[in-house]
Amino acid sequence: MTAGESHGPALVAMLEGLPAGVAVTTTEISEQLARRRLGYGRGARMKFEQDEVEILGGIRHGRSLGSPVAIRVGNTEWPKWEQVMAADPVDEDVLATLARNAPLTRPRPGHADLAGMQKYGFTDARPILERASARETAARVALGTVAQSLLRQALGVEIVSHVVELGSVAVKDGTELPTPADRERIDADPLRCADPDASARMVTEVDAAKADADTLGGIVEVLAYGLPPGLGSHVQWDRKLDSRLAGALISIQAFKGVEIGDAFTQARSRGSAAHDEIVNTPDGVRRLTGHAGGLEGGMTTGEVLRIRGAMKPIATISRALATVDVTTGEAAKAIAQRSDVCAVPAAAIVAEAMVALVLADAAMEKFGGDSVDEVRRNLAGYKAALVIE
Ligand SMILES: Cc1cc2nc3c(=O)[nH]c(=O)nc-3n(C[C@H](O)[C@H](O)[C@H](O)COP(=O)(O)O)c2cc1C
Ligand SMILES: C=C(O[C@@H]1CC(C(=O)O)=C[C@@H](OP(=O)(O)O)[C@H]1O)C(=O)O
Repeated sequence: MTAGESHGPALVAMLEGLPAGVAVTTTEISEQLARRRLGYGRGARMKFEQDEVEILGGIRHGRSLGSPVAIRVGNTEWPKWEQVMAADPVDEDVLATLARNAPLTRPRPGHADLAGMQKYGFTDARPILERASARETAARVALGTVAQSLLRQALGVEIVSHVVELGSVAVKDGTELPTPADRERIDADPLRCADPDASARMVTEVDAAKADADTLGGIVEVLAYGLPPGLGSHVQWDRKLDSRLAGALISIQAFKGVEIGDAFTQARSRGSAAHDEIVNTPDGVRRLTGHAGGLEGGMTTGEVLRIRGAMKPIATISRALATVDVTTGEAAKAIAQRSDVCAVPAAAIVAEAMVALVLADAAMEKFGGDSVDEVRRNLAGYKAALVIE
């Protein structure tokens, strides 16, 4: 659960169900939030604004207590918005003098503006865009950091994300999957792309879009290493891990498509080429390939989990699109304030967080436990009792 507006005083995030004993610090959360601010093509706001993290509950001396975790992410931009976004009433005469408070009446195609204004009964887009804004993803990344800590400490699971397509540029087919050892190298890349050649072409693509006053989208991939078989279930549609992961990814602002493993290529292939053959190895039963993305029947298979999310291009475009001024009904150009040209690298960090939250939930469902040690014991007992290893 998160709350807070883009230009409000802060975002707040709450997480329930975290066992006791998970090591988490403010510094770790701040580091993950800093990763979300990176990426070539993001707007000016990423440079001048800071995320101020404060853990409000659930953690004591660097360890979780088993109680709900609450985190505040302060917006350092707040002083500029104190009156426009004040919770309490502000004198109308004062508001009328503030340029920032001028009603936004030209909804952007592709943003939440128009549908939100219709649904909630506003003729100003401000009350809609403030919450639709991906500023909210800072709160998700804060919680995702906690979920990743649980997964790492209780299950030994490591999550990696990278950008595989940006505009018309894609990483080469058959490029080896990045592993946790590649994380630093990916974070150091301007586009968080594991393929340096593709990354250089992506930089050019961003520059070209910017020069044309335009924006870009792309595709991110998230990988989870070290998962046991059997998270999620085939027995009910809403317990299938595929559906939970897809829902979590597509909930990210501007995400419009999800692919599990090689889903779209599989759909175009014959069955004999599409599926991962099963073999016995000294390490136990394994799949020869990873087309399924580590999920079968809504359950993890124990292979690497691989899922992609497609992000549409940013909706706020300097070369503004046609819209209607809702106060006059006249044709107009959409709101075109400062904006990101491309936020795909940042969105990959958000995707990591969403995958971590779903996997942590599924892991707690399967292995339960009130302390991280109990979760570890339950996992060890499950692994020791597996009828097929
Ligand atoms: C990290 C990130 C940054 C974003 N930055 C912007 C932006 O600067 N301008 C913009 O118009 N949309 C931006 N978006 C996308 C909008 O928030 C999103 O399109 C909008 O809320 C409407 O929701 P929908 O696209 O999911 O339908 C961003 C999305 C993400 C994930
Ligand atoms: C603030 C963040 O992203 C914002 C997401 C966003 C949008 O419309 O989604 C629009 C931009 O905000 P503004 O219109 O105030 O410049 C981005 O900067 C963030 O990610 O922290």
